[in-house]
Amino acid sequence: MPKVLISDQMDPKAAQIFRERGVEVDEITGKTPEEVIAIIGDYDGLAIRSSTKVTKAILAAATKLKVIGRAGIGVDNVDIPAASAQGVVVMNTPFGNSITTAEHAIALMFALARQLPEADASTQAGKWEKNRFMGVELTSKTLGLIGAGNIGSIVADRALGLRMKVVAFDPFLTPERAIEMGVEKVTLDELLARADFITLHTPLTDQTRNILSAEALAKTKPGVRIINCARGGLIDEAALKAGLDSGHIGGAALDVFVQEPAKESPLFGTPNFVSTPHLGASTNEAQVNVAIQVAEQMADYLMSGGVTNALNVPSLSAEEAPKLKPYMALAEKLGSLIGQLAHGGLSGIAIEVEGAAASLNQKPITSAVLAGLMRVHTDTVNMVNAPFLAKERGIDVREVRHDREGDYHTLLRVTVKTEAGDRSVAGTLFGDQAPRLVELFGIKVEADLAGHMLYVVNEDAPGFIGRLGSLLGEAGVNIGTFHLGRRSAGGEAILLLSVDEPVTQDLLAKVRTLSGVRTAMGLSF
Ligand SMILES: NC(=O)c1ccc[n+]([C@@H]2O[C@H](COP(=O)([O-])OP(=O)(O)OC[C@H]3O[C@@H](n4cnc5c(N)ncnc54)[C@H](O)[C@@H]3O)[C@@H](O)[C@H]2O)c1
Ligand SMILES: O=C(O)[C@H](O)COP(=O)(O)O
Repeated sequence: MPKVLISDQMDPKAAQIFRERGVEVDEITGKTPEEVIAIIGDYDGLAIRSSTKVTKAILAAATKLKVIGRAGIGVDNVDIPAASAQGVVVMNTPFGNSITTAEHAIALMFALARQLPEADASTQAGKWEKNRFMGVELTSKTLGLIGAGNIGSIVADRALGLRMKVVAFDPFLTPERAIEMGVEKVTLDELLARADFITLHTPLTDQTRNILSAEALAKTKPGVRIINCARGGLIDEAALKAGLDSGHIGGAALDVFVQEPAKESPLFGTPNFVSTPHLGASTNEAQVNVAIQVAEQMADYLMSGGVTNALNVPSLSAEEAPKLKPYMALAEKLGSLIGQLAHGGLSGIAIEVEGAAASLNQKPITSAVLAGLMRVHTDTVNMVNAPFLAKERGIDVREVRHDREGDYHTLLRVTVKTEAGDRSVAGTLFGDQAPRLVELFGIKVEADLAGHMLYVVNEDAPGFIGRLGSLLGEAGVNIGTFHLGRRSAGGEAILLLSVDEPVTQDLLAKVRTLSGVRTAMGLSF
């Protein structure tokens, strides 16, 4: 039974779903990184929010880990390259808390416009300072959105409902989508110059870090009010403080900070500054959504191989997974076969699908071929890290889908480009389930790739099979299955024999002494 650790506060629905789906679950929250390192080796899955930082050190200790599930959107607390290199799937729940977070941004916008926190504190302190708190209307004001993805779009929709004008800066926003959203697409400088309110809704990346730098803040309209419910690090906090102190910035509301938890900050106590402790996603509705989604996604992956919302591996639905399963087995075997047989530097690989296979999701098939190929050289490879390893090694991966009908109702062909030229193998599924090799380096053959095998290339000549049979018999090697193929009568022939024990170097040396043998190799699957 797979085992999952929930290491951040999560709605109880998550644990309930894991148990219902046959996954054992421990909820151990609030641990230090060292404490997580001490226990993570026991788990197949790790379910987190933003508190657990999944570092290289934690991953190194997570020897059984297959999947990290983020109950939320941002995954900047996960070292995704390290997880990918280790073959761990990283998934998030990209929509479950978007409405809630957009509403928090709108709430903070109102808080700034009407100085609600200060007015509340003053009133409850018995001061009744009616003349101190003069607000601004949102109606007719310009809202500048930095980032117009899921949350940005919802904020835009709500702001338009408040009769604001919305301008958006997002390099990936198409003009069509801007029209659909009812916003004006602008450059960052234009946004800074025009916006009365600015809200941020981008991930923290090398391009977005300090997007509101001291220089950018200097270009804003005097009196601008700024809201950040996305990620700490998007705004230069020292420059924000200076802007608030000088009065150029009329107000700022931060839900997120460079350093979290933010127990102290020069911004605290600054007039017109409002803050919340990373509460963007904290509503009952959003937390139930993300807990259910993350548990279902992780359980799907651990129990049936279905992949949803993964950031480092192609999606594969729970319905697709069983259909693809026999293809993945075939793909891995073909990858492994060509990896064992093809020598010399490998610069490219083409994976072709034909017949029934052409209607399937090809990405997982490609990953399985690459995993089979690279497992010949390293045993830490799996379907998740195989494409990354291939890229790292400069292997050019090409996927080809043929609509044509061939000799087989379904076919996968794998061709590698090596220093010695192109080498190709092809396979099919018998009865839609059983993987079979049907072509090897241009020679038709029909073989089951399983267990230990002896591969021989020889000149097709009478008596060869008998001599090989006798040699194996004398060496005490039991033959399971025997497959033959030849290019032409009297030409090059191949033999693939399954044998009960691994093929030894001693046996290969003997086989190579037989007249007509060009190549003899041991294979294993
Ligand atoms: N405060 C919270 O509790 C909370 C809750 C949920 C999400 N978030 C954060 O909000 C952010 C946005 O979430 P989302 O679901 O809208 O993500 P999303 O991926 O749907 O949208 C992000 C948008 O940012 C845009 N973008 C990327 N680089 C940009 C750049 N250099 N300049 C301008 N725009 C750029 C993208 O094109 C995309 O449209 C995430 O970082 C997420 O972690 C915070
Ligand atoms: O990216 C997110 O989903 C938010 O930052 C929410 O974080 P949380 O789950 O820690 O509240």
